[in-house]
Amino acid sequence: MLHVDNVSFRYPNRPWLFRNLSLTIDKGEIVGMYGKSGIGKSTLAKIIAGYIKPLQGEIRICNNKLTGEKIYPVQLIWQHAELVINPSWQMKKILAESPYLSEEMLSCLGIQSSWLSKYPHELSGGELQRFNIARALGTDAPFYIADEITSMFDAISQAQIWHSLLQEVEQQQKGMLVISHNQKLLEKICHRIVHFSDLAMADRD
Ligand SMILES: Nc1ncnc2c1ncn2[C@@H]1O[C@H](COP(=O)(O)OP(=O)(O)OP(=O)(O)O)[C@@H](O)[C@H]1O
Repeated sequence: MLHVDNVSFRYPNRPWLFRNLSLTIDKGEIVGMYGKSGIGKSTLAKIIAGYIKPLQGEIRICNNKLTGEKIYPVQLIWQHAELVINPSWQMKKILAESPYLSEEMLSCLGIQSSWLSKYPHELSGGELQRFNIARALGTDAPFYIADEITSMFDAISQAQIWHSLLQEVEQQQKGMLVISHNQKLLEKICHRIVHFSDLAMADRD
C-alpha cells in the first residue's frame, strides 16, 4: 500500500499550500482526485513521485519510507509530455529506457511503428503523450499517478488510452491516482474518488 502521511508543503515565500495531507492507495486500486485549479494537486503528485521533497510528513510503500531510490516506485505521467521527453533522442531510444514494454502495449496505445524513427518535434502533442504513457507502463513501478493525461485527446483516443492503462493496472495489480477536472471520467474509471480539499488543511492567509 502507498501511504501519503501528514504531508505539508509551501513554495518559498508563499502560504501553506496544504498541511497534514494524508491519503492511501492500495495495490490494484484506482483512486480519482479532483479539486479546483491551483489548489495543489500537481504539486502533491510531484511530491508523491519524488520530484519535490515535502516540508513535513513522508511517503511510504508497505511501511518503507521513500528516500532517493534509484528507480522510483511511483511513476508520474503528466500532461506536458514535451517537457519530460529528451528532444534530441529518436522515439525508439526514449522507449528503450522502459524494459517491460511489449509490442502489444505499443499497439494498444495506438503507437505506429513509423513513429519510432521520429524525433519528438516531428510528432503531435497527442502522439508524444502516447509515448510518455508507454514509457511509464514499461517500468515495473507498482504505482502510477496520471495527472490530466488525456485532456488533449479526442473521445475515441481517450477511450483507447484509458482501456490500455486500466488493463495494465488490473493485470499487474498496480495502484493508480488519477487527477482530473473531468468528473465523468473519474466516475467511470475509478474505484473511489476524493476531493483534494477533504484531504488536508489549507492556510491561505
Ligand atoms: N514552482 C513553483 N513555485 C511557486 N509556486 C508554484 C510553483 N508551482 C506551482 N506553484 C503554485 O502553487 C499553486 C498550486 O499549483 P498546482 O500546479 O499544484 O495546482 P493544481 O491544483 O494542479 O492546478 P490545476 O488544476 O490548474 O492544474 C498554484 O498557485 C501555483 O501557481
